[in-house]
Amino acid sequence: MAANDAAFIELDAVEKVFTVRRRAGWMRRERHEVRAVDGISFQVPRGEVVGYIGPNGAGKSTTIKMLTGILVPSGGRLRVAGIDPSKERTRLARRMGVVFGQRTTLWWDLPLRDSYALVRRMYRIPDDRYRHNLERCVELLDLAELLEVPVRQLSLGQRMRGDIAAALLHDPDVLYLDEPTIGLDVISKVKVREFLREVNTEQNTTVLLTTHDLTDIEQLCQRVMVIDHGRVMYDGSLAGLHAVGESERTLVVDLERELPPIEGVPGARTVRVDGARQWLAFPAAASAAPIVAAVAAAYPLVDLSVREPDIEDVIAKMYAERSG
Ligand SMILES: Nc1ncnc2c1ncn2[C@@H]1O[C@H](COP(=O)(O)OP(=O)(O)OP(=O)(O)O)[C@@H](O)[C@H]1O
Repeated sequence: MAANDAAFIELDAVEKVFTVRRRAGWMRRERHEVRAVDGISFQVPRGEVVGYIGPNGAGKSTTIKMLTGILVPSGGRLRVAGIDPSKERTRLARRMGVVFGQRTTLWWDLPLRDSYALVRRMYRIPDDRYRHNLERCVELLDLAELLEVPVRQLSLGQRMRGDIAAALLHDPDVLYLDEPTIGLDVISKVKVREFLREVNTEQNTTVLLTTHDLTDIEQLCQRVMVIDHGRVMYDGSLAGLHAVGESERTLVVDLERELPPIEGVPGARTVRVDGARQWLAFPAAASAAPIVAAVAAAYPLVDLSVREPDIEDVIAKMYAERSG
């Protein structure tokens, strides 16, 4: 590993304070400070895929904006590949790809193919690299039918796949993804995740992603960081986060008819009943099989499904655990 590969992304006590003016009475406005990022330190080695999660307003996007050089930190030290992003934004741009789920970086009126040609010129991507990368993106992200379609006519899922391809055409060393699967259908989500996994494995691309979808984290991230109020609340594996938060999965069962709450299932408890549908919670780390078997043996089942905990649940439990 080269010297800065172990700390490819490096934050040391990084802060970002916004000054906002708030109304205080009829005429007066008071200056007020928002500490969006309040002393964050971490290092990400090259090639790692990190989930950067937390509630709304936690400071995730602000961190990503500082990493890309859009925002200048108010304090602390920040480096990506040894570069200070706000000082050498153009140099760093060649090495990074950015995808903001809610916003496109593509040209609204142009077909995807023309947008990509512009990206190629902007980054001066050599012919053979460009052709190879475009072919690969088209194949893995299923873009063949979409290349001639103006971006404005694409669905959200199609546009997102188009955006991800645009961010990767110049072989970036690091990729920032802000909610890359938000609003996508199941098939698009699967495609996007498979593609990102492949890019990471083949090219050792470092990835930092924010998401509200736990499956993104489960399937992509070796490491999770939970951010709240501009601080790091947790930094470790997803399994560790589940353990801290004692998170639970839910078995949703549809019975043949309305019945009293299901009882006597070892390791599970009924948390909700609505007509013939009942919800049983059990530890996320446990297997659903014995619970399903116990319910099926004693109750007239029509249908069932297992729901994964969502990130908000896991984080809420983590807090409850810590303050309890
Ligand atoms: N340009 C700005 N001016 C003033 N306050 C800001 C600005 N940008 C962000 N903030 C504030 O900083 C805090 C962190 O915002 P940020 O967008 O980083 O959160 P987030 O974790 O990305 O949230 P979300 O999940 O909702 O996207 C919030 O309180 C937000 O209102």
